[in-house]
Amino acid sequence: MINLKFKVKNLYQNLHLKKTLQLIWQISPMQATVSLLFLLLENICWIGTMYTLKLLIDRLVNRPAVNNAAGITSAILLAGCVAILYGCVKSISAFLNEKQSAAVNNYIDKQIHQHTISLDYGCYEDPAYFDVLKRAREGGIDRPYAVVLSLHEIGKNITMLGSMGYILISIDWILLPLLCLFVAPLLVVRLNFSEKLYLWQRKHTGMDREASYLSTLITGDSSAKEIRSFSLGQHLLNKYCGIKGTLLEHQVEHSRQRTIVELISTVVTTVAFFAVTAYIIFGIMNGKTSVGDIAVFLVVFPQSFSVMQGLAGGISRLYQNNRYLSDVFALFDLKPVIESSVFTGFKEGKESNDFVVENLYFKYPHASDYVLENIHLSIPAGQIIGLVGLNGAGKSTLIKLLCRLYDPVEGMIRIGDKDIRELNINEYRSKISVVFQDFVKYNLTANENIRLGNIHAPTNTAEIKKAAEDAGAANYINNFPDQYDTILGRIFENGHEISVGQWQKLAIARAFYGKSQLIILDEATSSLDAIAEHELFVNIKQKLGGRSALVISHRLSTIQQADLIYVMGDKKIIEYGTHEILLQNNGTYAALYKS
Ligand SMILES: Nc1ncnc2c1ncn2[C@@H]1O[C@H](COP(=O)(O)OP(=O)(O)OP(=O)(O)O)[C@@H](O)[C@H]1O
Repeated sequence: MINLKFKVKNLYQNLHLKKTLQLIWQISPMQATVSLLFLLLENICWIGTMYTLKLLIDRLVNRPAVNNAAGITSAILLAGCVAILYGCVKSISAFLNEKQSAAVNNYIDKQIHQHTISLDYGCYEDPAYFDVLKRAREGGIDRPYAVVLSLHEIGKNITMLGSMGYILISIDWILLPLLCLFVAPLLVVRLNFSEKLYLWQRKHTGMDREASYLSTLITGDSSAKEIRSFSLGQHLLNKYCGIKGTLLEHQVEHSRQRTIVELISTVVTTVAFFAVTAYIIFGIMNGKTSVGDIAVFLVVFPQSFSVMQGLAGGISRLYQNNRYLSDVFALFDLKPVIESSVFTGFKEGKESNDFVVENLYFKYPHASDYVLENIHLSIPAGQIIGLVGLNGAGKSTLIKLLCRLYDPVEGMIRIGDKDIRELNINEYRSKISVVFQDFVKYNLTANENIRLGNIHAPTNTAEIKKAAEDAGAANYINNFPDQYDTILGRIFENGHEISVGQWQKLAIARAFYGKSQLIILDEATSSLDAIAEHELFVNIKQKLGGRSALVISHRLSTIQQADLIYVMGDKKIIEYGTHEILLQNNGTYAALYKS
């Protein structure tokens, strides 16, 4: 009983019925209303078929057919018509359910994608987020509408039980409460195991993700080369099978336990059922119950027993679907920390376009140590600034802060006098174009690959071609039969794969295209050959067209012509100056240059 109480409490706490129904209503009030009306109509028709059948039997019992042919014919016709109506309504209702279910699933899928876009980049460096996302994506498939179907199933079973209950009570009032009592253990068992299965799956999301990751490695195109070169296939497959095997073992154990408990409760329930049957038969022997009653009892009681079981199944499915749906709501409850300010009044030209980093400290969420300390750096408008330093010094982290993927723990980044946190985040981000170390190779046309650099403006083919020229990508694009309309990469049919350096040129073209004020190149020329790199930096100021640039590179030849070079040591800026001054200083920069 304590356990049951606990489950009932849990059942209530874990239900998100209101939220789910609101969501379904919100998607299409019209569709929801029509579906609901048909569900109701289906139930009414079902009752109608039962009633017309009863009417027919009553006419048969009360007056033999020979004396009442017209009455019986009309009863048969009525029963037939209602049965046809019931069949039609049922089919239309199933179609509407399917239609609405598809619409709901589509909507949830879109919402999940929409919501993930709105979340901070920081989420993508947190494994817990990937667990939430995986569960939400799984919970979003079929679950929302399954809740509605479970409600329908429950409603229908209650209606049926209502009609059967009336007959049972007329035989003996104790039958209905007894029936509820028999099914209660089954319901508790099912709810209990639904919860256990859900918690088990939740606990193993990490393992599941690891298996998916290994599967992607084994079957994916980006890892195919290395896996073959190092003969890693079997090793990864063993790891994959190990995890899958453990998951399967746990799953089978869960099914085994559930089957045992379900078996016991079925035996107990069936024994109880026969005990009641015996009670009724003894009633006949004692003259308390009529033979008619036992006949009705033997027909209705087993049927109502299976309806009760259906009800228990419906309730446990409702609970289970709701439980999985809670993961979708858990994702929707995640909110971005880097809020977009309402301030959109930044006027270009009226204020300084210098980017200034001031007294900045930063540590990653959940990390205890700072990775950036006391950073001061200035990127005056129109100038090229170099940033160099050893691996792990914090250069890419500083770029993430400049792109406002994170906010500083202390200090600030400002444009002119304005702290960037006061600016609308999208407006601010449009001022920066960046080529990350791990830039994206979009398997789209060459044209689109560049256009993505300024997707909100109308396409300007001349500027796309100019950006490609400036980045050194135009030559190879012009050699393709479809030129800028050529699909790049090997994922899609007719795609042309290009070299890593050529992908990098395309990413630079993407950064050049558009109207940003600052272009950030984080190791953006690492795969370019020496000639291509030289050509890129010849007349770079002209190519930038008055924009500023922050260039990070381990190749100091790239950095030399920067107006100012900052050198990062462990977490800090340790020196800055022009190439010549830094060489004269004979510090870290000089050591890096000479090495
Ligand atoms: N998401 C993260 N969470 C916690 N620590 C991180 C994260 N990303 C980077 N770090 C840590 O921050 C420090 C700086 O890393 P960062 O990538 O900024 O260095 P870098 O100067 O760009 O190095 P490289 O020249 O190798 O690209 C490193 O110690 C790294 O371990």
